[in-house]
Amino acid sequence: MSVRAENLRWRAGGKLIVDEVSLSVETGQVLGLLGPNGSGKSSLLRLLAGLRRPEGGRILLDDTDIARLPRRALARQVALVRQHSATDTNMSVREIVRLGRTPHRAALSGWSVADERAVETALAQTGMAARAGQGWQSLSGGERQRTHIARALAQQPTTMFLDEPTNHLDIHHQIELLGLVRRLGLTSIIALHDLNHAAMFCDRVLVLQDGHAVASGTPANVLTESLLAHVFKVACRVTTVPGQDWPHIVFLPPDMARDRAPGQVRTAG
Ligand SMILES: Nc1ncnc2c1ncn2[C@@H]1O[C@H](COP(=O)(O)OP(=O)(O)OP(=O)(O)O)[C@@H](O)[C@H]1O
Repeated sequence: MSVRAENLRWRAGGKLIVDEVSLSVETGQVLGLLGPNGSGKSSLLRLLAGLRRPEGGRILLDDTDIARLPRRALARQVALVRQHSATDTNMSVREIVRLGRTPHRAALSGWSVADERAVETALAQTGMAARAGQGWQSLSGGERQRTHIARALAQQPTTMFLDEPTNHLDIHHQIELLGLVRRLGLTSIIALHDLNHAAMFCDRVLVLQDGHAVASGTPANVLTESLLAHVFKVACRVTTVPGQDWPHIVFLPPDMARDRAPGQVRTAG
C-alpha cells in the first residue's frame, strides 16, 4: 500500500510543528525520516498514523484519504511503533503482543488459529519467543522495544510507522531490526537518528528541519557533507565502500573540521 501526504500542517502551543510537509512512499519501500531533535519527526508520524488530525493537508493510503477511513479499518492497515511507549501493567510479553490482534477481531469472536499464528510469528521474528511468558516489568529496555515491535507485527499491517525503533537496542539488534523491516516488504516510514543506518536500510530519506521538509531523495543524493553541516551542524566526510551502493558518513570532531580546506566539502547533487 502506498502512502502519500500532501501539504501536512499541524500546530501545537500556537506554533507550527509540521509545516506544509509532503511525502510519498511507494508500496513496499522504506522511507527514513531524519532531522535534528525537535524537528517534527514524531509529530509527523502521529499525523500519518491517524492519531492526530492535521490542520491542513491530507494523507492517502493508496488513493484513500485516511480521514474517511473508520478507525478500525485504519488500524488493520497501519501500525505505529511509538517512542517511549510504556505500560504500568505487568502483562506478559505474549499478552502484550496479543493486543496487536485487536483490530482483526470481531466483538464476540474467540481467539482463532490465525490470531495465534500471527502472535507466534511476530514473537519469533523479533527474537522474543523465548521470553513470551516473562512479565513486562522485568524486561530490559531493548526487550521492551522488541515487544512493542512484535505487537505491531502481530497486527499484520500493510504499512508500518516506526519512531526511533532502534532506541535501547544493542548493535546486533539494531541491524537485525532494520534488516527485518526491509525483509518484511511492508511500506515503512522510520524515524532514525543514525544516518549510516538510514543510508544502509532506507530506499529514500526525507530530512526535516524546524517542521519543514528540506531534502528528500535517495540516501546518496541527500546525505551530503553540505546538507549534514547545514541541518545537523556536524562536519563529516561522506565516502563509499567498494561493493556497497550507499554512502558512509564518517563524522569529524569540531577541531578537525576547522582545519579542513574549504574545497573538501562535497555539495548536494
Ligand atoms: N503537544 C505539543 N504541544 C506543544 N509543543 C509540542 C507538542 N508536541 C510536540 N511539540 C513540539 O514540537 C517540536 C517537534 O517535536 P517532535 O517530538 O515531533 O520532534 P522530533 O523530531 O520527533 O524530536 P526528537 O528527535 O527529539 O524525538 C518540539 O519542539 C516539541 O517540543
